[in-house]
Amino acid sequence: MKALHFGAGNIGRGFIGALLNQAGYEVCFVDVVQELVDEINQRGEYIVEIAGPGHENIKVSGVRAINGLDQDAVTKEMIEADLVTTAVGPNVLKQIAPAIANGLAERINQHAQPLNIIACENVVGGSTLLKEYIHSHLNEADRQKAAQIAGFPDAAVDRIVPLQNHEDKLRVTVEPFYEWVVDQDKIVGELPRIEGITYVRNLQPYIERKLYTVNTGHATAAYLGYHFGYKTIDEALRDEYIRHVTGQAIMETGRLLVAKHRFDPDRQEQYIHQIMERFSNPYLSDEVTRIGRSPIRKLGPNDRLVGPAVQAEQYGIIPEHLCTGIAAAFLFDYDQDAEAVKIQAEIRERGLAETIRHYTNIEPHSSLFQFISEKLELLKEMKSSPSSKPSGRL
Ligand SMILES: NC(=O)C1=CN([C@@H]2O[C@H](COP(=O)(O)OP(=O)(O)OC[C@H]3O[C@@H](n4cnc5c(N)ncnc54)[C@H](O)[C@@H]3O)[C@@H](O)[C@H]2O)C=CC1
Ligand SMILES: O=P(O)(O)OC[C@H]1O[C@](O)(CO)[C@@H](O)[C@@H]1O
Repeated sequence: MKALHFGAGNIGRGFIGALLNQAGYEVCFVDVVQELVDEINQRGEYIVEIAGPGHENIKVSGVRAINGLDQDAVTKEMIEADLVTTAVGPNVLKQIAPAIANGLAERINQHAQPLNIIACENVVGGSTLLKEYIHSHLNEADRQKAAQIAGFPDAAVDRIVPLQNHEDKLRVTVEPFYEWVVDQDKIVGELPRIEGITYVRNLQPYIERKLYTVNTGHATAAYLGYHFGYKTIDEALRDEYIRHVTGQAIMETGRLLVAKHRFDPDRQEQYIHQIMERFSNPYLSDEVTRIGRSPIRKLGPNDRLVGPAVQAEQYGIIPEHLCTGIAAAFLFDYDQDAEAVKIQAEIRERGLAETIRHYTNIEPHSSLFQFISEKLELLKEMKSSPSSKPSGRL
């Protein structure tokens, strides 16, 4: 069994590639960083280090890689693959679509073996999005054939994998926890048997639970952490104020998820506690700038902050702490992040109200907008006058 995985980065090597390898797949990575491709091909193996008290190491072996810019190589692998997965970042799906479409077109014309293509990205409906991009590169006849044999099951993936600083370029440190939930109804052909995948019939509650708890909490802590000068997430969460706002933000999303998807309230609360523990893992050093990366994407109307805040209001839940997180995202002036730079430039040129409206679709004069503006002022004041920042156990 062959798996073709796009993106040999942290999640690619540390989570999806490792699970596929353990499930007996021959894994071929696709990446555009030639040094990474060469290193994988020279060694054919790497270590996944589990960041916990036991420091367990897992060896992933028998892997190889190709460069995504080499269309012939991608096409050859696409023809032979039994499964295709991606972990390249939501914004990169559009870029990998033409190469996948070319390979798929060639495959369809050679044989009719079903193929599942699963995007493992932090976005709702990632595989569906990838399908749209891929289909836009196919002619009508191929599109019809692809509709029969290519499945695009959406997925939710959860494992914290920070930036890696090892001398060994392939070694990857990951948290012990992982969860990979896949929409069973969109699978074509036989269900891929991969230990670690949970198949569900309705993915929406799971992806929202993950994105609106893990990622909402993480983003809130990261933007507040950055604002108050912390480097890593565990440092930020040792600040009582940040811990309080983060915890309350995911209690707000928790109430939304319970009301919307009928999750059991006690289990949701346990889930929240488990996540707060995971964020504070002392064996992981995770920088707030990684977790806050790409703030334009994270401030999107359906993403982890604005998505639940808007929906919470519709369910009669006041998203006060979510608005603090949104406000903090507009203060993320990290000059190494192109999206942060763009937001800050826009605030200077068009003003805050217009910038908030542009990226979040939240209208000025709405109650959410008022909340965000108030929180923004409060955060600025707390920074210029630290004594105004609540401290001690809140
Ligand atoms: N790191 C984490 O803790 C988690 C990340 N995710 C999601 O997984 C995805 C990947 O994230 P990371 O692994 O952290 O990022 P990463 O930056 O470590 O890995 C992305 C990889 O994709 C490669 N890439 C970029 N453009 C490409 C192209 N055109 N063709 C092929 N490869 C290309 C990059 O060279 C890089 O190796 C993102 O959607 C992220 O939101 C989801 C859960 C956890
Ligand atoms: O990968 P993204 O969407 O940029 O966001 C970073 C977030 O994703 C994760 O990497 C995994 O869910 C978290 O560690 C963090 O909340």
